[in-house]
Amino acid sequence: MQLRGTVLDPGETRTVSTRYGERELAEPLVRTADGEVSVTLWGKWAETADYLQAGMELVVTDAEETEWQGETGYATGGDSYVIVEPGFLVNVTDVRSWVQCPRMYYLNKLSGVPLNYPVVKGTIVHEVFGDLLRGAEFEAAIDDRVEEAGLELGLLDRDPEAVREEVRQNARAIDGWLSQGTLSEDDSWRSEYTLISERFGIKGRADALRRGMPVELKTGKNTNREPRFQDKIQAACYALLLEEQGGVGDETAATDGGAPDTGTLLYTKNTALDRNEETGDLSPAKEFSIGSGLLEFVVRTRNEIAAMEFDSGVPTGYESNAKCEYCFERDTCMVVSGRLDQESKAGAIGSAIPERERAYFDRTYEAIERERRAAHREYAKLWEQTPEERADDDRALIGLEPAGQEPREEGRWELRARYDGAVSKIREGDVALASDGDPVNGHAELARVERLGSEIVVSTDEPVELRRLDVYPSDMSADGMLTALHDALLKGEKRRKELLFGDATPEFGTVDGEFIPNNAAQNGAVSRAVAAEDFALIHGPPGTGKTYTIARTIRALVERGERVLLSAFTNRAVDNALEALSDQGFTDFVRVGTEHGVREDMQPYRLDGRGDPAELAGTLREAPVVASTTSSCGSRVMREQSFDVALVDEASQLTEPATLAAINRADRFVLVGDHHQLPPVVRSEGEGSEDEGDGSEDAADLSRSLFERLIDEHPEAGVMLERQYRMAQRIQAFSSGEFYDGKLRPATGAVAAQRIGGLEGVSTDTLSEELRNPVAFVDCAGDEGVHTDDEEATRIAGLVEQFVDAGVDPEDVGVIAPFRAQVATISQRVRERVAVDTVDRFQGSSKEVILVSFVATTPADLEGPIFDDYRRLNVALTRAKKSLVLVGTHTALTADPLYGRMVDWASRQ
Ligand SMILES: Nc1ncnc2c1ncn2[C@@H]1O[C@H](COP(=O)(O)OP(=O)(O)OP(=O)(O)O)[C@@H](O)[C@H]1O
Repeated sequence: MQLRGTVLDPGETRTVSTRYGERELAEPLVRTADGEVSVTLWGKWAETADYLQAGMELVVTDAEETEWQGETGYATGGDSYVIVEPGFLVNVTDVRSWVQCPRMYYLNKLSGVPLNYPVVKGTIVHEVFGDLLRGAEFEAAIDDRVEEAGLELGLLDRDPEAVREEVRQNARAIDGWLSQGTLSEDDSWRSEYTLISERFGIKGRADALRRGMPVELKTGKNTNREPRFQDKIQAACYALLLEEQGGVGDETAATDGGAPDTGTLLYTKNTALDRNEETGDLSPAKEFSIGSGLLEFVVRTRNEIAAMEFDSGVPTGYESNAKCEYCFERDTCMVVSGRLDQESKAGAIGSAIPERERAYFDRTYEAIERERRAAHREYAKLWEQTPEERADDDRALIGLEPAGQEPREEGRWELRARYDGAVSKIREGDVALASDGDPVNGHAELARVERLGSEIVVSTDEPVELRRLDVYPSDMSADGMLTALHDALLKGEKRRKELLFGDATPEFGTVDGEFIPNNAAQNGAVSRAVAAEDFALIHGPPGTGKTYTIARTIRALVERGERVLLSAFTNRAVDNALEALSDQGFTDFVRVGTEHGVREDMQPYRLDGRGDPAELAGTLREAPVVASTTSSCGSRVMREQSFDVALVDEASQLTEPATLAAINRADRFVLVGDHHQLPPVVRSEGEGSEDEGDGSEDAADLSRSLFERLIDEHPEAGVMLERQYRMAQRIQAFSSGEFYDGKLRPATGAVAAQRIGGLEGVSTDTLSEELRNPVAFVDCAGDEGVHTDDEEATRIAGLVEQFVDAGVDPEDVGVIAPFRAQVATISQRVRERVAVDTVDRFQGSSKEVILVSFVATTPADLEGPIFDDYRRLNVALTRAKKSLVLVGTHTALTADPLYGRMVDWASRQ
């Protein structure tokens, strides 16, 4: 049986005499669904007690029931595994580095993967390996993959011909091995296999599977007969994952449901070694047998990591027998220990960063790890929820019918399935998990969603029967945030850190001249940004010309000879700012981003990483303006770049570390945002403690942006844009009064006086009386639905038709609803070209006509996402230019003071 429960008391390891001799045991007390029980962990599993803590989840597989003095207990048996915190998914590569040294695991996590030649070459060789497995031609695969890495090689000043030669040498090992006689027709191969283990809490991507056995590629050399221990561990992890999948649908799998018993390591550098100079075993492929002892060791290692992460602990290196004197990372390790005042086996050098920065580091580190755990809980829902529950939760599109799969030129696959328009969180451009119906135990591949129309179109590395698409909760953002935190605190300049985490105040020089003659606030904002010696903050309420001001600021900076990084939370905002720049006649910029992320009209400016290295590197290094999302700012390529000024749009939607990722790249920065609109999206919101108090405690709360914190701490660095170019006077009045101290005003008389009747081809004659006003409240009794309201949806559809009948183009109409279920209900009732979505999806956009569905029918319903945060309400009410129609239940809404004021305002004629 499988025993699962929460640890109440971890117990202690002790030695007892048994009839088999001396044995170790530990007896933690666990609360299971059936009550408290004692679990005896025997032998090596007893070590678990060394790191077990109360509150942790514990699973014992194949547990045996025991009787001891009349009490029933449980114990590990011969086939048992003990798993600590199974919900925490440990990466296979992390198990590998932990085995090398636990500090190495920590340092890798903290500092990310740098741009260096071995890393880039390793990636190329891996790609070529996959290509060869898929039957590509040897030289063509090498040429293609080296070309693909053009930009990175260029930044490393590498000659592509020399790289090709080196890759060729490595690839020969692969090619030779693949063509060995031992491979028969029966040998089935799979490359790059994504695996998630529910049971063991491990995830990873195997380089390849051959007859269901894991094959790992290493670009280094190894002249011993045996694979390196840490490499074996990696292959053994995959074996464990494969055991759970019972042969991953591979008909020729030799595993028969049990764990694969052989692993292969391919040391590709071995073929390049000179036989006259090297001794030892020069064959690249080394097989080893994977016994149960090794698999258990893997699980115990994984447990150590999960246990340490339980309370965001930091490893010291003493956990293992790491030998610091031979370690390449020793210096880095000692520096980090010194700067963060950490205990480390390697020792420490240098002096610690100031107490305040340390406190910030610790708290933010913990908050990021909380975020990672929240992402893992999302993963767990992949198996905890049934497909139907996931679909109901908007986390999956299920029951899809495959409609074809085709290989694409770039070696990827295009998969298609019929789609009935079901609701989900999945949107075009997202990365999702495509599967044959079972994302955990079946065949799953990471897929980019390319189209969600009457058909779903996704692209993947390998073909899979597209029957289900799941939200894929990436913890990449946690890694990106940690790296940004590391770069800011451990590598950042003293002055910058004093400004962000200390008492320093921002300074400003003087600038002459006028930048924007017709708008004093915008002009003031550009001047402030240009004059900033440290940073400036531009606060832009809805429609106040943020994008316009950003473009003007960038031009002013470039005219002064500054190199500028333009960044934003979303690709859309980055492209909008570039469009504004190009409207202002400036196109000397480079756009960094993926092909799918960058909008069509900005593709010509996109720096594709593929091509001639020197040329690509030159283009990037010399560009006066480089634009990318904040998450791309943490990429290996962007981390190599430096700028005079970083200008970050949508800064109020970014967590502090995500903002750091961009501003770390520059001497000065300008943040643009509005903290009265949507805050950063944080999964772990409200968890953890932020009340340890030394003034910087806010930093641990990721849901508060750096923009907001700085505007509170240094209001003198901020300029608010007060004139809006979007909404009629009546529409903006409520938002201005409630959220902007009445300061928001229409920029011109024409903006203030705009009316729906002023649109070409629109006549208001047929509109009902209330809809002729710029703002209307339509009282609707509503029905009992929790997240839907049929009656309201029907009413809204009727109102939309009135506008369309009056001559309004359906594309000019938008409907905002608080829940996705209501979005779906309304979508089914309104005509196709009307945009219906949640507030979050409407941020940053506007329409001539907006209708808002409130769904609340009783005062108790006022707790939905539109309502629980005034910032969402503000966004919903500020999307309309000429007509805003609020549809809701009067008695419910007026029970709340804020909504009551809103209804009053909307009902006034
Ligand atoms: N100083 C100005 N003079 C004339 N038109 C302006 C000025 N500033 C902004 N506009 C116009 O106002 C409109 C809104 O500006 P912009 O798109 O920059 O707003 P935004 O604040 O970025 O909007 P959002 O709130 O959606 O982010 C645009 O059409 C822009 O051209």
